Amino acid sequence: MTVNSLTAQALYPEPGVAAAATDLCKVYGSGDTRVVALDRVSVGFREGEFTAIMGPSGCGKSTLMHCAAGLDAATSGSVRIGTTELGSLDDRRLTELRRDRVGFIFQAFNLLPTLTALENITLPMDIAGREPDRAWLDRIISMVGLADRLGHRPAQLSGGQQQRVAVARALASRPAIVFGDEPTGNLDSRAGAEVLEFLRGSVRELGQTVVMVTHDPVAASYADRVVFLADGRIVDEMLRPSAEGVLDRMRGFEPRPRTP
Ligand SMILES: Nc1ncnc2c1ncn2[C@@H]1O[C@H](COP(=O)(O)OP(=O)(O)OP(=O)(O)O)[C@@H](O)[C@H]1O
Repeated sequence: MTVNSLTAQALYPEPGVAAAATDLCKVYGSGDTRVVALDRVSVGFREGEFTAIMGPSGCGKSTLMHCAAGLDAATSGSVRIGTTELGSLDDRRLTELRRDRVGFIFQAFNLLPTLTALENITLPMDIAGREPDRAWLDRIISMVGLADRLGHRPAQLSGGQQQRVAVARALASRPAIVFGDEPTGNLDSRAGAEVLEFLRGSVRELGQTVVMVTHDPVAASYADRVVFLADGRIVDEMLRPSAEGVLDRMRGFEPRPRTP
């Protein structure tokens, strides 16, 4: 699929698209300090697909993810999650949508140290006053491979195990889409591979939709598709990526000064 058909898909959303951004612009500051972080970005994320977002430092990856996840407001353009247009929501409804329909995984695992692994996994649902779906939770826990560690606190787990707990927490409420901001950035390659296997398994076996920002071509190679950003624009995409192919494409990005 080309960048153009991706754009068309975002403009004319079809069923089966978990989230889409259309003509998204994000401008920070004004005058001399004005930065166009996103410049008319249109992109769709299909249900049951694992997408990696890559590009040089400062190209707008985190900004795109934060706007697409409803964590930050765009300057113009629109974002929808499922059939819900985020711009139509007041703050309370936006908070509810993020809580109920979006999962987040951050570079720092952000687990609560006083809670066990299981309590951390179910915490968002406990706060929301929702009963976890036991069968779903059991599937996630068996996939995450931590059944014998559920009573452990984060300090008693390795970094990779902690991040797997954080991924299980993101998946537990059966969100429409899971966003990861460099989820393996703090892990060595072996622990990172375990987390990526689990993420990919959640897509293959559970039909989860995952979007991940990463700098690492090996991490990107676990995705079904890589979207490349440069200077706030989508410049390319790659399906069924290999680490070597992604690395080659990344080498093609020459650092250029940003024009306001
Ligand atoms: N709060 C902000 N205020 C002003 N400029 C910002 C702000 N946040 C980001 N920017 C600028 O917007 C541009 C895009 O930033 P963003 O963090 O989205 O890039 P990135 O691709 O995620 O970078 P990295 O890979 O280094 O994390 C950069 O030029 C950055 O300096």
